[in-house]
Amino acid sequence: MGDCCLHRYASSRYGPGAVSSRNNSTTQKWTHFTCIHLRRLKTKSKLSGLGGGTEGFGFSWWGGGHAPISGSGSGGLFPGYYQVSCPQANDIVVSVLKRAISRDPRMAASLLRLHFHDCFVQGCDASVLLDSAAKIASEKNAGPNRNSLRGFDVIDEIKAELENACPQTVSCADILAMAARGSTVLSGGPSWELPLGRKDARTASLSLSNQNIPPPNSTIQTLISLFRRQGLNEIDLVSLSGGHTIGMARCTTFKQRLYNQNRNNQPDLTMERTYYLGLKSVCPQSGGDNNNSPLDASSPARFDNTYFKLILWGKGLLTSDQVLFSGNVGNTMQLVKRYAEDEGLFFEQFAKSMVRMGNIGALTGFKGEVRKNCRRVN
Ligand code: HEM
Ligand SMILES: [Ca+2]
Ligand SMILES: [Ca+2]
Repeated sequence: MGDCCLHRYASSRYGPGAVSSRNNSTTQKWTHFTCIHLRRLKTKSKLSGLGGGTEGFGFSWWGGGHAPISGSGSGGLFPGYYQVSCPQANDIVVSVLKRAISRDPRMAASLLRLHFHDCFVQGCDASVLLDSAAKIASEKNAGPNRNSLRGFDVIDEIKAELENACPQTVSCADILAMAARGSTVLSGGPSWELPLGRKDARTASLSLSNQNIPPPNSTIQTLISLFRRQGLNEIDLVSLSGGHTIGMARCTTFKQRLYNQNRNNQPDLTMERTYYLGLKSVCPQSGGDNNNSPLDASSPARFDNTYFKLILWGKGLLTSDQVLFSGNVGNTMQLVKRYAEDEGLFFEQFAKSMVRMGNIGALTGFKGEVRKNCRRVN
């Protein structure tokens, strides 16, 4: 069955070079949800991650046992955090995700990205979810986020169900982390044991959003240094960029490559020619800024390693994708090749790096709060 989804993409208008709707926020049908359903039946090992079956090992309230409370590299987070207080938390997250992704298959990608944009600003503390208020300049208005981030309604939906089941227990920051994992698994990607117990921030930082989130035209040096600033290395950079195996980007994020890459009115010559021509029809020199193109033109809704294969062929969509291969700094080129050759290796490293990213700046213990509504502080 593996290729029922691939088959559909190839024959759909989201195939290579395809343009999609101008609207970044409405539903876009990439594939039929049965693909995901079938895949889940087939790959049993992935079910454990989704169902939370393995979570809770090593958990202990009393700190006896072997609970990885400190010194675990997870900054005080641990997988069994909700095992007693809300054992169904992850099941609720996943059930809302299934509904949301079947309505709009792109939602998996949007939710994965939301966690990234949260973690790179003040850490993974759900700062990205706060609306503007008296003391809050919402991160939603920052350059990398405005007219771009999606999925806030789905997070609200998850939060509402969790508040019903376990009032004031599950933080919005943990919801983002669980939604990112669930979205990965439901798209055919790896699962991982997810450390939990993050608290939600009472502040947000629009200016740090503008500073910390890498722009799409970044050089390899910029990417490496913005990841390093978060305690992430080149391996994390390359594997996490593999998140671009799903989802879409607007014309405005790659237009420069097509028409004026080096301020000389010439395109980026590392782009494969037919791919380049297809992109030009999606993204004209003037206008069309909100036209979307898949980040992985072969399988935009399937979490696989084709993103890396396409980069080898000069078919990375963003400058930041292509420079991982062409940037000629450090080992990123080698890593792109290895992940293109070995999907298992990519999955394994992506899972590890997601845990590392998910641990950035987590608020634990008495720091922060568990918001009742993810859009505002209590
Ligand atoms: C390495 C630096 C990165 C850069 C420069 C970058 C840049 C971008 C840009 C420009 C877009 C399109 C936004 C738009 O059209 O409005 C995008 C989409 C996306 N990014 Fe990244 N990104 C990076 C890393 C990551 C990471 C680490 C992840 C997650 C692990 C991620 C996941 C995604 C996903 C899933 C989408 C598609 C979202 C959707 O379809 O709604 N990105 N990224
Ligand atoms: Ca944050
Ligand atoms: Ca893909």
